[in-house]
Amino acid sequence: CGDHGCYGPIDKVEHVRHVKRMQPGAPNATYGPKAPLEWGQVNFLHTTDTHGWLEGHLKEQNYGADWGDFVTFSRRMKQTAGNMGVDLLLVDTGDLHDGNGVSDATKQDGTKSMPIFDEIEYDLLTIGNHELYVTEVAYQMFNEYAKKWGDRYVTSNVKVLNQKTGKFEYVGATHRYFTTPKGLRVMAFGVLFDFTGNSNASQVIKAKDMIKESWFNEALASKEPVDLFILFGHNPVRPTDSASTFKLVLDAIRASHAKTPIQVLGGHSHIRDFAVYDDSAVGIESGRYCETLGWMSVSGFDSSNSGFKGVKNPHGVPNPSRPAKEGSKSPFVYSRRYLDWNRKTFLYHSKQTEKTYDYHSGLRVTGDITKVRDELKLGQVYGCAPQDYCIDCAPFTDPKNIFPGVIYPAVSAVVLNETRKDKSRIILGNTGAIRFDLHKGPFTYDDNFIVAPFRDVFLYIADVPFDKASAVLDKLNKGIVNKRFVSTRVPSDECTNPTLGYMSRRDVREPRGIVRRQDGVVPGYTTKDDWGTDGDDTEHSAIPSYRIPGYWEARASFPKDGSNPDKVDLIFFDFIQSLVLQDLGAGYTADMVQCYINCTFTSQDFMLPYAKLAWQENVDDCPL
Ligand SMILES: Nc1ccn([C@@H]2O[C@H](COP(=O)(O)O)[C@@H](O)[C@H]2O)c(=O)n1
Ligand SMILES: [Zn+2]
Ligand SMILES: [Zn+2]
Repeated sequence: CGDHGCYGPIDKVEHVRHVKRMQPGAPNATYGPKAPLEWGQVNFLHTTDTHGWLEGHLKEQNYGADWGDFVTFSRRMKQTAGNMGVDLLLVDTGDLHDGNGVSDATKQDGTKSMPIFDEIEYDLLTIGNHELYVTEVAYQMFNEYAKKWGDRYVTSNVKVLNQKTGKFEYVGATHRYFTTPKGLRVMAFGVLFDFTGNSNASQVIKAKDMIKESWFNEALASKEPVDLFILFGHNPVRPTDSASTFKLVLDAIRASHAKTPIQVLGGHSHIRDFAVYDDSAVGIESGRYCETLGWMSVSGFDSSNSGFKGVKNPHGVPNPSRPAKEGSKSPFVYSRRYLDWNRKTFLYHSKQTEKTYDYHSGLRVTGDITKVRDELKLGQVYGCAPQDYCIDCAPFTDPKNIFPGVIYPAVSAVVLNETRKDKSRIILGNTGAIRFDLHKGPFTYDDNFIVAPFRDVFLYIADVPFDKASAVLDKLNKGIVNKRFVSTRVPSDECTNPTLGYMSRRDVREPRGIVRRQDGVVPGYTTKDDWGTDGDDTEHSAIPSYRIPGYWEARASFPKDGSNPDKVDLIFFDFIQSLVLQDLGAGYTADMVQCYINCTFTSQDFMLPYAKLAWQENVDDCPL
């Protein structure tokens, strides 16, 4: 099998065409930011869970900026901060690949995307769980990425095996103590949630153990003054999210620093969120997939509580004015905003026009992305999808939902071992393996990775009694699953609304049906966080969102008369092997498991053949 799976090399694709990037600012684009940003003494731009979406969203104008546009924006904003006499810190909280062809279409994830990602002058970065699933990727982070960033790469609780010494070593720095250009003395910790799905090339130290480490306690007891703690990490900011360990670490900091401000920046749960912990500790989470750029600003520093030497209230712009909590006695005031990732947003907040905006550095990065896309042939069209299919905007059984609409027919048709084609089969998968909606129109090589980015091998157990095999899905979806894969797609209980059903994490705390509609408002994020509903920089109407289960099942080659077979081949991703064996129960062991088609046929390999099989109508003239 080649880079493009087991269905023939790319030059056998009959309908090859590049999808053109949609131009931002098209006539229907009446939406845009609602007001200038509030600039404080220290300000933050925050990215998280970018998952390789450096090209931006080619099919969604509202998130259409690419990484080059962001390079320009980040540089312009740093200059603005400098001109105003305040600080701006750029922070990333991990999950850099698994989600897009730019990061995943190379033999090893990230080979082409990481150099593009590096073009931002980040002040602080940290590791995500997606950097630790695959051993080679973990080594890449340790040997190359962390080295490039030096002490800005902070991994307070993650170690990787140093192949030269045979010892586990921190990937980056355990913590970073630094002074900002305007004199703020900052202590930063970068904490990954208690992730357990890592390969054996890494070790994730649980937060409860990390806070007992001597380096951590020495950092907190240090005689060096600290004006601001930054607690950042691939870790949800919502304290009620069972995956989040921030509160534990925050409490440990508070034990010795009762009043010092703590700025939290998080990720992993793919939502926009803002959490208030106490009078001078707040946290922002900035979504996923280059849809959101997070903004925070903080003021309240003076000579009595800091070394800040900049401008107290930057002129000509609004300043933050909101205490973390009503009635707070803390001097610190804040603002938070979730920016939509498009050029209109970037132009507006940098006070530029289409003609004046671009920097050479940004244009060069845009050029690099185009080159990578061309080299990887990401624009090649394999089919013409007849309609939109989404992960959770329609009920799980609706034909508009991607599972019944695409995934079941695709795996039923394509995931087939010719030598066992007469056997009935049940195919099981985790819904978290399907990462994004599929849009009507050209289905490209890139879309293959956007929908199914993982290299999870299709395994099987032969001839499982139907009664046993058919009971597994229900067991996977019952109770225990939520604990096995904390914070994947299962919303927490607080998101349950008895009349409206469950919310997904896209708009996790906004009940469906409550839509703030205005003229010119387009569907998108309608975020509700600890401060209410005014955090979105661009107003949107809500997108419906339904609860989906943790696992799905497709069936193929069942008896035509509608009866059930005595036995089936039970097929599943290697990612869920241990759970499937557990749910099959006694008598089922790992030595009964084999590769189904072959040991390189993975979840990256079924969508392209399906597009070639099912979506050839209008393929030569497929409208975007
Ligand atoms: N090989 C893999 C790895 C991960 N997944 C799915 O991704 C989820 C985690 O993604 P985040 O961006 O939220 O960190 C994980 O829970 C799985 O659902 C997978 O399917 N295969
Ligand atoms: Zn993620
Ligand atoms: Zn993650």
